Amino acid sequence: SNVAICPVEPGATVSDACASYADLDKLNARLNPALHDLVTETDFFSYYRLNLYNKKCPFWSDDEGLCGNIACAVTTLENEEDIPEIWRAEELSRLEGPKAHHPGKKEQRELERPLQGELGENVGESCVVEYDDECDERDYCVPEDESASAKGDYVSLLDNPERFTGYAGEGAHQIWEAIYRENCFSKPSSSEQSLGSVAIGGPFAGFSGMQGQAAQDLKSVMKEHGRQQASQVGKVEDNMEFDDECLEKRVFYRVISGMHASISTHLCYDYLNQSTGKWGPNLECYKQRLHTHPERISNLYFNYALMARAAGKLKDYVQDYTFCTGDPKQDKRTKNMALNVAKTIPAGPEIFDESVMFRENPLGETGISLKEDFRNRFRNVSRIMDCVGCDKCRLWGKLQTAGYGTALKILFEFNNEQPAPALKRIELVAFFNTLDKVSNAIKALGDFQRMLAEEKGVPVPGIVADEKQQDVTQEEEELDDDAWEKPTPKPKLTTWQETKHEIYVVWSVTKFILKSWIEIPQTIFIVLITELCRLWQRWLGLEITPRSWEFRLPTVDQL
Ligand SMILES: Cc1cc2nc3c(=O)[nH]c(=O)nc-3n(C[C@H](O)[C@H](O)[C@H](O)COP(=O)(O)OP(=O)(O)OC[C@H]3O[C@@H](n4cnc5c(N)ncnc54)[C@H](O)[C@@H]3O)c2cc1C
Repeated sequence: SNVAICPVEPGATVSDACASYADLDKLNARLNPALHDLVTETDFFSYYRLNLYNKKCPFWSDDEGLCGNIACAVTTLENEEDIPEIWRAEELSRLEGPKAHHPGKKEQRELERPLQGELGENVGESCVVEYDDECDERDYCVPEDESASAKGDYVSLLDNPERFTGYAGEGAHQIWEAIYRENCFSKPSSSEQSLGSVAIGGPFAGFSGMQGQAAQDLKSVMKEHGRQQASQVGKVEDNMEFDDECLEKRVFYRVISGMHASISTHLCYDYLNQSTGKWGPNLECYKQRLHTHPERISNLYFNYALMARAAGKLKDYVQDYTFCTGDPKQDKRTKNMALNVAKTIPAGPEIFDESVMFRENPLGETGISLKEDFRNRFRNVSRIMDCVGCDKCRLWGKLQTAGYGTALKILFEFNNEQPAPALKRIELVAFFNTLDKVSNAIKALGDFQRMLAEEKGVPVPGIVADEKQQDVTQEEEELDDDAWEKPTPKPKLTTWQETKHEIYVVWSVTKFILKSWIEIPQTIFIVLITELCRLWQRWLGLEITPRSWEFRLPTVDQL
């Protein structure tokens, strides 16, 4: 029954990465709380700047009527008028919280508070505003427009969590399709048909030659995709062979698919039932979008390995980075939190080995041109995000594309041969928030698997990251390089060791019993209050709060 609950084999190594699912779960149990603190408790990491409204969707022109309506609009349900306004897709997709316009260079220099308190009085603006924001040659991101008016707005990431928005249908599908199409790396081609009827314009015009070549490759990608679909039936992804495809193309596809899986996980986990107005995990959504597609889960873990490896490489960089120019106290706090994240991850290639990418491959493509191709495709994905017709989705879509772009920059440009390129604030914010998203998605998968096990009445499977999270002791949480331990086989115990262990168990049981006796009055009080509340709710005809207590025997581990 575990096979049915675990879509992937926990002990299997995530293909193209170096660690197993269980290893990554174990790492995530330590990393998730550190990341959570970093992205929720610092001004630096909780505001993002993006050009939300001024950017034109370069992919479909307005004249074709696509961006103006179907492709870019938030799709609404057919009976949307029956739904209270606050639960409608359009409302859910709207950005919330304060917004501040990016100040011009003059204001940045002259004003002590360049955003003039627009984000709130307590926000350390020197942690939020950045001066130079253009991308350099080595970037995987899209340089913003030169004009000051196009510099975008600062928005709060905490006020706009990534969750269900109702954005769906033809528009959303077209975007995903276009993004996956970027997976077509150059190869001679004859068929452009498969690129469909979408007109490529704007920045994509220069790509038409490439697209022509790419069309041929699309076929093989589709074939690959078909193979993956076929293998979903009863076969876990790690047994898949990726025979005729080069590693870089595969990595590109996996990054995109992993990002898609992460978005799907978040929207299923923080789902709105539009008829009751209740938010919460939607198990059916998980089953349909993730559980039955083990390769998507594998791609999510792959992204986690890739992002975590990049974060591990950032340790020295973060050590020397100034986060808040005008607030030394917050600067120090932010730095310590970022270091906590970087230090939790092994510094070497134990999880992901990027050095095997961008070498000359059997098809004769050189590492340099592949790298260039890779970078261009990433920039295009970032541009496609401008066509996403739901503000919140666009915010997180753009942020995560930039986050993966930054991870690739770190992986391939941070080496000992040349000085590390400077990372802009926006890149660091995108990077750590993206890592946080993937980390939360992995945690949520554990919860979903637990829910599934409960639904089926079977034991909770070992892959559940959350369970391991409870096992992390204070001592283990001390963050250092050695924190990463590969599972080792259990040594055989001598008679004396076994006796000692038995004594330890007896002692733990005795302590547990005594503690339980002492706690009895408090327990009875809590149970009584809870039950009285429930009774009261029942009497008033209100919705009854689920029980927060239960009778259960402890496991040896809990003693
Ligand atoms: C950039 C972006 C951000 C979004 N953010 C949000 C959000 O924050 N909240 C929200 O509620 N909705 C969001 N959406 C919409 C959401 O992703 C879905 O498009 C929508 O929920 C409809 O889902 P679907 O089941 O029709 O399939 P979709 O998720 O739209 O997928 C389309 C097709 O892609 C394939 N596919 C699906 N997942 C994968 C995968 N992991 N790897 C490979 N192939 C896959 C399948 O064949 C599927 O039919 C976003 C969409 C985009 C494009």
